[in-house]
Amino acid sequence: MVQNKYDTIINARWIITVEADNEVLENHAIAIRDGKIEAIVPASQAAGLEAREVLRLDRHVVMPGLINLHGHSAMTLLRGLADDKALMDWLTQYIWPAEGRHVRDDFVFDGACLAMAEMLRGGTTLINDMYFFHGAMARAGLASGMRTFVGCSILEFPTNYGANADDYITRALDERREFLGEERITFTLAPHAPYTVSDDTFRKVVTLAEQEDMLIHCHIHETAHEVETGLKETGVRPLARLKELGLLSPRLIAAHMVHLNEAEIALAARHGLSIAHNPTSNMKLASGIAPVKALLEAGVNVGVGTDGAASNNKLDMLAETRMGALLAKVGTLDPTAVPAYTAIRMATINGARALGIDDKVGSVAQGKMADLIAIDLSSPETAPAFDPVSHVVYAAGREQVSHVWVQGEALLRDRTLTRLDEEALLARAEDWRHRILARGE
Ligand SMILES: CSC[C@H]1O[C@@H](n2cnc3c(O)ncnc32)[C@H](O)[C@@H]1O
Ligand SMILES: [Zn+2]
Repeated sequence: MVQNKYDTIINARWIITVEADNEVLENHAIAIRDGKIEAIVPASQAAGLEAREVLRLDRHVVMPGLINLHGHSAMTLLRGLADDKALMDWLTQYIWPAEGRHVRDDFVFDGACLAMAEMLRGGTTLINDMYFFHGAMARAGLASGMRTFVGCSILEFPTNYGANADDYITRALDERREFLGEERITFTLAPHAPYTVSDDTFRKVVTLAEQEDMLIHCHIHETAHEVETGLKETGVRPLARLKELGLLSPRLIAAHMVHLNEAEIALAARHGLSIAHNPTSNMKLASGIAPVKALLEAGVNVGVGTDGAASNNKLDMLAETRMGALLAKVGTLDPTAVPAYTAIRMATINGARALGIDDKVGSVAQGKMADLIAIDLSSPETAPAFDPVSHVVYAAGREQVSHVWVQGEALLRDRTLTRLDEEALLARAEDWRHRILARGE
């Protein structure tokens, strides 16, 4: 019967649903139609269902796509150019000058496509980004098929993209208009950080976010230096200043939040903001260890991000999830600080909640979008497979991600990208290497 015909049926050895009670289903099938999960049934019942494509993933775990809650995709083209620095030295002496020399429309499109190839190959289905040249970023999202949250940077100082804060805001709204009907593209407002954005601009951002129903994405309390200088210059710590300016709300995704006292953790919980935890970037820039255990215990929604490839230097959400679990343990000397299933929740449903789309993605449930990944656990690195949750967090590598679907569409099939042309991307990256070397790093 036509009605019973699904687009895809995925038979999986295990499904980590990220629904209630740390659920793992064994030998079940997911039936997908029109981009949505229509049914999840025991494999024995799936035998009678018809579909255009039936996949038998007998050695695989299927789970929700990983949600990268904080990144700067185009920075792949600056990967490895400034390592082993602290944040402010890294930004002011190396990255901002390099961005001034190289960042244009084509840089952002090529860098973002490269990032998306890397992220898709590692099981990431959604990127919550912030950078410049938003049209290029959105076009990269459309080309790759990834769900893309395009964060429109706002700073007080001029860059190649904007002249001043008002100019960044105007350009953001103009560029957004063209993509308003695109289901996989969402624009957000991204005031860079408390140390680069004025009170006036923060107030404008809050008003605009409410008017246009947009999320706000901002680097906050990333380093001790930021908190100390903020306190010296304004008389209060940056988070208190942002509270006074009306920024703290469920609309806010605060990236980093490494340096927080108990009162600030309670404040974050009270105002319902979300945090993007970037453990590798925080380690590499020697920023510190975010108090993830305390934040989760206080009820704060914490997701996981990679940050950019110039400070990580990988866009590997499986590695980031593992790092999030490990760093929380060593930071508290408590092995239960972030257990494996909690780490998976952080990298999936918590990211979706931060973005206000947990009714659509972030778990494997009937009626949700089929944003899914499959990880092959049959290789020596993950044998024997007693517990897929343990292996996803502590043992599997991104090279074991075999399939990635966004809205039921396979974007990675048997490790081959379906939309992005890997060879062409590598050729463009090589072009950029030459150009960057010629212009000066
Ligand atoms: C407003 S986003 C673009 C801006 O942010 C810079 N950036 C990248 N990583 C970080 C970070 O960890 N903290 C602060 N700023 C960062 C990026 O280079 C762009 O200039
Ligand atoms: Zn960042």
